[in-house]
Amino acid sequence: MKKKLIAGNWKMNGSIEANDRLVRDVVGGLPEGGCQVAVCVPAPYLAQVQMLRHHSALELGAQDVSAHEQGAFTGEVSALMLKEFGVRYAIVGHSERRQYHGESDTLVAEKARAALAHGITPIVCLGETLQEREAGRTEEVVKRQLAAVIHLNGHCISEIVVAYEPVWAIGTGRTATPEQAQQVHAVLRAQLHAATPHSERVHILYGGSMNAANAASLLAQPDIDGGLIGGASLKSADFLQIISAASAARA
Ligand SMILES: O=C[C@H](O)COP(=O)(O)O
Repeated sequence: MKKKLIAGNWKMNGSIEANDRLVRDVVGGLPEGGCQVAVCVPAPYLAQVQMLRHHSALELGAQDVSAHEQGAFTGEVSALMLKEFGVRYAIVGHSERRQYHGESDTLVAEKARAALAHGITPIVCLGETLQEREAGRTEEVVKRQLAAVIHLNGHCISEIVVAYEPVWAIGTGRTATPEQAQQVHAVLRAQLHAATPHSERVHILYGGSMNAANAASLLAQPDIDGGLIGGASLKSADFLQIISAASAARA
């Protein structure tokens, strides 16, 4: 049975000084034999966090990856470059990138494929907006977003991580109820099941205002295999409480 996965997404936050404190505190507080833990940090801090996490169970993640291998793509960072810094995970298709950078389902899938090609596990984010939820379109939207990745990546699909992040719950303090989240996770699990005999291997994370107080009830749901944590991953005490809830929860 797989362990839960808790991944912190620092977004565009951090400083050399603050990162040092945060990572040391997190590494120092990781429970023995607990859940899997990663932090997805801004690209300029990859080298720093790689050093700080050395010899610990904390895994390193990036927040994006280029769909291209190399060349004239100003501002892009390739999977090969991330690999040199010991990166294990790369977030792709976060709603902030879909919304502010116009990333399409196709581009997200290409990024996922580029990550997989270099042994980096893409954390594929998907989720509906409030307007889509209120229009009763949640299932249709998340299935379309996942289908793009499934079709492009074919047989590698069991190697991805999926993060269900309802856009209306991100950074708002308004979390999906455990039942609302489980309902969507079950839809995603069924879709993965139809695509691969190894669907149970895939972690489906919940993201959207997960915090120390609500983590345990979300993580108790059968198809919630962990969390993608924004704000609460910037405070070591809160992040460690979520890790401890995930370590105690049945996988
Ligand atoms: O990637 C993380 C999500 O966007 C959730 O962010 P949040 O925990 O601050 O709501």
